[in-house]
Amino acid sequence: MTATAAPDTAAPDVDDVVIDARDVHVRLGTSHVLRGVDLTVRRGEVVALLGANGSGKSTLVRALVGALPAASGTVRVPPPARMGYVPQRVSAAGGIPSTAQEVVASGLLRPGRLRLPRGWRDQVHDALELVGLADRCHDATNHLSGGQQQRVLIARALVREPELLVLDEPVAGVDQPSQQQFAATMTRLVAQGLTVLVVLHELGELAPLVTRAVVLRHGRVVHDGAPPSARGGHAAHDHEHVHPHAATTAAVAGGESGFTGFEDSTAAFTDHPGTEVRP
Ligand SMILES: Nc1ncnc2c1ncn2[C@@H]1O[C@H](COP(=O)(O)OP(=O)(O)OP(=O)(O)O)[C@@H](O)[C@H]1O
Repeated sequence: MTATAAPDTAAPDVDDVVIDARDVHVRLGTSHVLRGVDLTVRRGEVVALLGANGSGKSTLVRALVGALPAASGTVRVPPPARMGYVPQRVSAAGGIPSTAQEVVASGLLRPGRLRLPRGWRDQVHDALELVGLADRCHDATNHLSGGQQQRVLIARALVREPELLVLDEPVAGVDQPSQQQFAATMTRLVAQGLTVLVVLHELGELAPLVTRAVVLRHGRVVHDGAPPSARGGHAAHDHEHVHPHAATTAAVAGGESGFTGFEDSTAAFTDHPGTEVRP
């Protein structure tokens, strides 16, 4: 996806593409929620999916992981066994009392293979350690806080050592120290080659890790490029000034739809080489 007609001589190897979604449309009930979304995520990228409430972020990630059917378009992602998915605001404590260890172990089950693999306890311990909950492994999940339950679900997604991790607002309602710990864990995993697509309302502690931001508005991509800077300046280190394109900024920032995640840094969504902004 480029803004110019110049031939893309530096096209990456197709094997580097982890998510390739083209012209994805999703309808829910009578709503046409996604209206032709294109998204490419390459190996090692950490892509933040941003946008106002109701812009279609969760719908897009659910369509990508196969939890929702697309009405049309194509989606290419790794096989389910190579993907970890943490949905939005789901409790790790289901109807049946279960321990953190049991919930995380369920991430190792596969259709057609309902037995845990040899060495599962070590794998589960390692995954819980990544989210700082190894010492709570035998605790019932309904005795954990909401933020801790969220971390159990992240461990369940990580236990299968995915090549792609898809997270829907993983730090919503999570306290600052836990957010920092989560960001440190992500930093280690990304250094090991993990690719991440993460729905966020603000970059927060993940800001240093995010390589690209994709902004949705009314089910369409309105920005695909540099992430916003928390300081209101441009994300690129060699960029010396911010370009005042008020109209585009308002549109990209959500306009009347009220995208307010980065009011003081919306200029960072404009005028960046490689950025495509569609009306
Ligand atoms: N089951 C459904 N039937 C009809 N419309 C739905 C359904 N689920 C979601 N929608 C609508 O689809 C639109 C996109 O919802 P989605 O949850 O993808 O937005 P979002 O960007 O993730 O929002 P938020 O930031 O609030 O989580 C919303 O207008 C929502 O009302």
